[in-house]
Amino acid sequence: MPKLIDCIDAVCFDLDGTLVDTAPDLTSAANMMLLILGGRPLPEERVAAFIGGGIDEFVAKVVEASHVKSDPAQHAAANALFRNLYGQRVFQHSRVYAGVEQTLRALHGLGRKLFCVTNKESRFTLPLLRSAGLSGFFASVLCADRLEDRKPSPNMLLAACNDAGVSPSRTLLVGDSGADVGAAQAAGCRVVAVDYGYHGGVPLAQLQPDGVVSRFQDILELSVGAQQGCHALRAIA
Ligand SMILES: O=C(O)COP(=O)(O)O
Ligand SMILES: [Mg+2]
Repeated sequence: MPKLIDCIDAVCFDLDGTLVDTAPDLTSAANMMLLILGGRPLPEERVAAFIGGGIDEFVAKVVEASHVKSDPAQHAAANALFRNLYGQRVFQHSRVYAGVEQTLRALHGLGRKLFCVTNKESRFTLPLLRSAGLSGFFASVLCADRLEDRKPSPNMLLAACNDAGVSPSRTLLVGDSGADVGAAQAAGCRVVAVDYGYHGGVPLAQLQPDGVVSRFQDILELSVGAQQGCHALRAIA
C-alpha cells in the first residue's frame, strides 16, 4: 500500500496544538489579563479549548468564560493587554511535542518542502519558532496577520503551495483543529489531524480528514489505501 507521504511534495504544519503545546503560556497570559481586569482565573484545560481561531477569538472566549463584563472599548483594551502579556512569555512553559523534531528532520531528508501555516500572528510565531529551535525546518512561515487569511480560509495554504511550486493535491496539512481540516479541504490539499491538540471538542474524524494520528511521528506511516493510490487525490475546490 502506498504511503501518504510518498504521494506528496510539500507538508504544511499548523503550530499551536500540532508542533508546540502553547497552552501553558497562553493560559498564563490569559490569567494575568483576567487578574488585571478583575475576572476569575481559568484552568489550562478550559483555556486550551479556546485556542485555534487566532488571538481576537481567543481573548473573546476567555473574557466570556470568566464572566468579565466588557463593552467594545474594553474588548479592544483586553486584546491589546493580552498581546502585550503574551509577547512577554511565548516560550516560557510551552513545549515542542514528542516526535516533532525527528519527524521534521526525516521529512526534510526525504526532500519534502516544509511550511508552517498558523492562525497565530507573526509577532508571536517567529520568536516562538526560534525559541523552540524549529525555525530552520521551514521554507517559509505563513501567519494570519490579516483577518481574511485565518484558517479555515485556504489563503495561506494556497500561498504555501505557490511558494513551493507544488499543486495543492500534492500538499499535506497536518493540524489539530476543525479550522485546519476546513482550510485544507477548501484548498484541495490532503489533511491529517492530530488528536492530542486543541480541537475544542469538535470530533475531528467526523470532518473526514485523510487520517487522524495520536503521535506526531505517525504521519510518516499513514498509507492511502490499495485501490485509492496517489492518483485519487481531491481536486481544488
Ligand atoms: O493562534 C491560534 O489560535 C492558533 O494557531 P494555530 O493555527 O497554529 O493552531
Ligand atoms: Mg492549532
